[in-house]
Amino acid sequence: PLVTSKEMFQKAYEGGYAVGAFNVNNMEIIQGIVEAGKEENAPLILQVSAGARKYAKPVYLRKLVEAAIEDTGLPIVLHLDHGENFEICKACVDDGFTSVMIDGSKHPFEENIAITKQVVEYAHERGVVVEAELGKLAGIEDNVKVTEREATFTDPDQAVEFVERTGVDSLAVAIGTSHGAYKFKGEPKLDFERLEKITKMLPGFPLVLHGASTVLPEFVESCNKYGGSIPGAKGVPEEMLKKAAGMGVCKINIDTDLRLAMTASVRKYLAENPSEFDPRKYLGAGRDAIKEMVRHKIKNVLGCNGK
Ligand SMILES: O=C(COP(=O)(O)O)N(O)CCCOP(=O)(O)O
Ligand SMILES: [Zn+2]
Repeated sequence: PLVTSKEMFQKAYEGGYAVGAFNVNNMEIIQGIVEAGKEENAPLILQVSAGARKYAKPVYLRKLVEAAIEDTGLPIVLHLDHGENFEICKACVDDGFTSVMIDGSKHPFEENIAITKQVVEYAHERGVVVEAELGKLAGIEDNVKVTEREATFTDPDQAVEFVERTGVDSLAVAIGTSHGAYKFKGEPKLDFERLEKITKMLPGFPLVLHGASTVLPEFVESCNKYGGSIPGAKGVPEEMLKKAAGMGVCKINIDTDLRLAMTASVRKYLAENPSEFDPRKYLGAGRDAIKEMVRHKIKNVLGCNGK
């Protein structure tokens, strides 16, 4: 069935594990993720960004997720990722989403609170949960001065006030991650002291980690071996993610690792089968790669298998 993440996060917090939030853009990606969830008997959050809605059209994604639920009977959260404004959050709530993110992190503190409250009000009235963001994910320019990075990371005191004043159900925190495949120029580093402070000041409150892909080297190498060019890609080591999962992070966002797995597999298939031109063959290979990647994440990073 379609469920909210409320109980999922409570169980994850108590169990010291995290639930995977996987971005979906087409049928094969959804099928790969859901097959993995079925095999590992794991809770799943399928998340749709604004870009995904533009690419696939909302109705296709909604129907594909409904099909996944009908096909597997799994409890699945359908979540809006990075909702820019009240309107898109409202549209998704009205569209049957069970969770929405309002990302007001680019606004000043008070404006972020105001827009988040507006979404919380609308969503809670309809039994939908809300994720917000406080603090900005590190930009790609890693050599930003420490003070600037400090200024963009989530302030623990502000986090307490933010949660109290908005009634939001979970909070995406900025502790050094960033979206995409180029997260660090130097050594990967997350601000665990800051995370610990936030968790201590908000005991039991679910935190969310964006930009949490590992950018596994073997997939970058495979992409590059078969015609890709993704130099210097670096992500968050899986050990750090496991540590964060034990420190109040209940939702870990993964998109780039799925993209790399699918791309490496499709490139490899096409390179090794030059005479093949049936999309079911190379998209099928991509789907299998998505499934294996999600199984790997569930068992070796999130720890939500069998939960
Ligand atoms: O946190 C993440 C993914 O982090 P990752 O890049 O480390 O996988 N996300 O919210 C995914 C953002 C995807 O947006 P778009 O569809 O516009 O490209
Ligand atoms: Zn994100």
